[in-house]
Amino acid sequence: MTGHGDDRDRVSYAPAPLDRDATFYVAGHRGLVGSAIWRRLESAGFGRLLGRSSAELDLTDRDAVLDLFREHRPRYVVVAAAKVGGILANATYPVDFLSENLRIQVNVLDAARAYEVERLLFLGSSCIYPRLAPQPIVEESLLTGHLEPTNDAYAIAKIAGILQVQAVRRQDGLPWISAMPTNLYGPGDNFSPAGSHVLPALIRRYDEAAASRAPSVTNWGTGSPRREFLHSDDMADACLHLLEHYDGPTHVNVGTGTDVTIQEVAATIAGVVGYEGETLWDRTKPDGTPQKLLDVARLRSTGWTASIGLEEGLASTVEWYRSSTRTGSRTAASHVGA
Ligand SMILES: NC(=O)C1=CN([C@@H]2O[C@H](COP(=O)(O)OP(=O)(O)OC[C@H]3O[C@@H](n4cnc5c(N)ncnc54)[C@H](OP(=O)(O)O)[C@@H]3O)[C@@H](O)[C@H]2O)C=CC1
Ligand SMILES: C[C@H]1O[C@H](OP(=O)(O)OP(=O)(O)OC[C@H]2O[C@@H](n3cnc4c(=O)[nH]c(N)nc43)[C@H](O)[C@@H]2O)[C@@H](O)[C@@H](O)C1=O
Repeated sequence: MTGHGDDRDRVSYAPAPLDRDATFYVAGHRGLVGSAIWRRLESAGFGRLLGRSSAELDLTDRDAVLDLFREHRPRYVVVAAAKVGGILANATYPVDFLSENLRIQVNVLDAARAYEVERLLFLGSSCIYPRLAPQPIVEESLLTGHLEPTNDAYAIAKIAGILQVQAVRRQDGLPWISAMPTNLYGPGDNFSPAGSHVLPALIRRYDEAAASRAPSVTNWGTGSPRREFLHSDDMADACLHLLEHYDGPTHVNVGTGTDVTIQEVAATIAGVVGYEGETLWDRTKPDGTPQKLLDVARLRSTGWTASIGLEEGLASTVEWYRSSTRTGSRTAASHVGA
């Protein structure tokens, strides 16, 4: 189990495309990833999409989750609901990230099993890998070393989810799969300064500094860590692709295959928003993992590669952010530290 060389060279393909008339439940359909998946499924012709906000259905409520599956009997499910946050939120609230994510995913996966969901995709995260995993990180690195302490609680919950999907495959023979996304960004992201990931945090910080003509901005850490960034629309496309083309026990890395330093991406964002002041670094804030670059050979072997370049994706996300702050639409309302 967990992908230690079990099927690396035996990528198999699902026998048929998904039925566009089947009920498809997107857990977390209002989030960064879930909303992109929803858009992608609509454009692919799925006519019976099922979604519930956390206010309508708290996925930590086991009976309520079972009721949803009993009533709607989805044939397909993507689990894109989770408690999600950047490095500081993860480090500050580890028990919340561990407990809520375990409960959400166990409830959804148990209900999907009880009602015999035919195809299911569970979303983990690249933080499941050891802090000092060899780069680029292959799927087989899982459980080969110590986790990054700023997100170990969240990572353990995600690893449990991968295991549950693999266990269902083994015990029940259902063709469920897991994907491990790299760091994601795009429209609908969480832009709260304390709770967000680095890209939305920097977009907001540099945009506000440009507007107020601030002489300097201060980012977290040293700026030397390397990260790989994937646009949420690419992520959504990869999710549908994997559901239709991949059927194996090993989780699949989803990324671009390219990384940048935080300093480099900060300079790019400053350029996109037109900020010309100085950038300072607050070394009292954590750097986290020194590098997180996924090996995407398995994903590529199924026939998928990312198509949205970082500069292009940042420019459109900045546009979205500016229009959402003008219109007051979702920028962070339901997020940690908002
Ligand atoms: N963003 C990233 O950089 C990365 C994300 N991922 C993974 O992708 C998945 C989606 O993340 P992302 O879209 O960024 O996260 P978001 O925070 O944008 O969205 C999470 C969604 O989960 C829902 N949710 C959270 N708690 C509950 C609950 N108790 N009951 C019901 N719904 C709940 C929220 O619903 P509502 O909006 O209604 O409150 C929200 O729609 C997660 O599994 C995450 O771990 C993996 C790697 C990187
Ligand atoms: C997706 C992933 O996300 C988290 O891990 P992370 O990759 O470390 O994510 P991050 O985006 O928050 O930071 C990336 C880097 O950027 C630096 N940084 C600079 N200035 C800001 C800043 O203002 N905000 C943030 N958040 N980071 C900043 C920061 O110090 C770090 O060096 C985990 O929650 C993990 O669980 C997970 O899955």
